[in-house]
Amino acid sequence: MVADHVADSTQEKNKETDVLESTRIVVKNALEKLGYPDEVYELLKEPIRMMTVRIPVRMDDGTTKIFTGYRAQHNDAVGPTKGGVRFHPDVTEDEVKALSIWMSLKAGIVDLPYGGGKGGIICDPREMSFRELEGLSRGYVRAISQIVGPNKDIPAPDVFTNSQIMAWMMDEYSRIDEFNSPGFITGKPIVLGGSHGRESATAKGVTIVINEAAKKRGLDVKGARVVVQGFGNAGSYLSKFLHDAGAKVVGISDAYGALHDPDGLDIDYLLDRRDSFGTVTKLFDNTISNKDLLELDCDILVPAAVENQITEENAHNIKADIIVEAANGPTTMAATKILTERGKLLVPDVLASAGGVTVSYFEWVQNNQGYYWTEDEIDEKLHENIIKAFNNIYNTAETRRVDMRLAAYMVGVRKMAEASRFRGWI
Ligand SMILES: NC(=O)C1=CN([C@@H]2O[C@H](COP(=O)(O)OP(=O)(O)OC[C@H]3O[C@@H](n4cnc5c(N)ncnc54)[C@H](O)[C@@H]3O)[C@@H](O)[C@H]2O)C=CC1
Ligand SMILES: O=C(O)CCC(=O)C(=O)O
Repeated sequence: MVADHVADSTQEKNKETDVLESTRIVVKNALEKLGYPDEVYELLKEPIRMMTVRIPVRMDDGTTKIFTGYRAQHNDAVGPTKGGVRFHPDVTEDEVKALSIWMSLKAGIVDLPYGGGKGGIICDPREMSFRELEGLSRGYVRAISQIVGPNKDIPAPDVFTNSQIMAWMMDEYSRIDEFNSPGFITGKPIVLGGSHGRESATAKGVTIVINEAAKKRGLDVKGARVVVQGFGNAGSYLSKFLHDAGAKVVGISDAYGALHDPDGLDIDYLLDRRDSFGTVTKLFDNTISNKDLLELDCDILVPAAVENQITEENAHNIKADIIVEAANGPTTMAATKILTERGKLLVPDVLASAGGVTVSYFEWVQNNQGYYWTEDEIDEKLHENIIKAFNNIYNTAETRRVDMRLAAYMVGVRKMAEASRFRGWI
């Protein structure tokens, strides 16, 4: 009896953190609210294409290690699929599928001519040399080369990948294609056709969203106490932008722990000391856990690391009034319900983190036209897109009396559903 109960509750736990299953539930709810028939859900609940690849890499010690990678293409009715590639030990097939669905929703929300795609490789780049990482990046591109390309599916950076990895991938694809193909991938170094503003775009988008959310709550960002989980691309730039705007960043974290100072952390010092994987807490003795970080007293909480950080276990203890999801999938469905019932303003990932793919789109457009914009031009276009998307979703949530996540899914799913219908797929 006791054993059964334990097994049941473990299953319940797994169900709560099953990102693919919970994404499907919200997609289904959104389609039902919009009045679409079941066939639309049947089409959109899975990627249209999913490739699993095995990538042999000659390691520095002379052995050959075989890595497993994935590329999911969710829906290409609107246009080519687009989305980042993640290098992380916890990558799974279902996670990559869910991430590709979220990319489709983001493209719909900021009105880009794309569907969603996503890739991942099970590996720990923190344990690999530069040479091994280059071999892995190039091997992945060779393995998926048939299904990607500037007009098919366009990768980009995500967790533990960066502009150097994009450069190797672009170079490998260009060799296969026998053509210089900057539009194959975004998030490249500027000298290889990267865009001004892409590196900080995700954080800039999150900053814009935070400002809009704060206005709705009558909160002045200047002086507001902020906690940011994750100190990589999204989290570190965000901490800097908020710090420069006069907010007090009282907590930050990385995969190994968290730092807390109620008087505000020295963000410039931490930025200077962090490594390329967003690790900084190892330099300190007086760290707290990621769990404690999320429950700190603050006005704004920004999860900017990995999935399933706010669950039904800690949602009751979150003190922040505004929670803005810079990470993909940091809050479970059960926790979303709890936070909404507690009157918190929760801005969902598919809206809050859409700045990255927006500037990736600008990068791709610049590559296609061979003419490049200034950082000010990029910033202006990004501002316009994100503010429009925020207001659209905020108003949808108010008028349809739904939480912002469901409102975002309703806004995000519509374009691909319509495009699939016009194409005669459903
Ligand atoms: N880079 C981009 O343009 C975009 C990133 N995102 C999302 O933002 C989140 C962070 O991505 P990036 O900043 O690009 O990654 P990154 O690799 O630059 O940084 C990741 C950060 O998360 C921390 N981390 C890793 N595993 C962790 C764990 N198990 N617990 C706590 N912290 C952990 C790392 O130590 C690091 O500080 C991800 O969910 C990603 O999908 C969303 C949109 C675009
Ligand atoms: O920049 C892109 O194309 C994709 C960024 C991404 O992977 C994400 O928004 O999760």
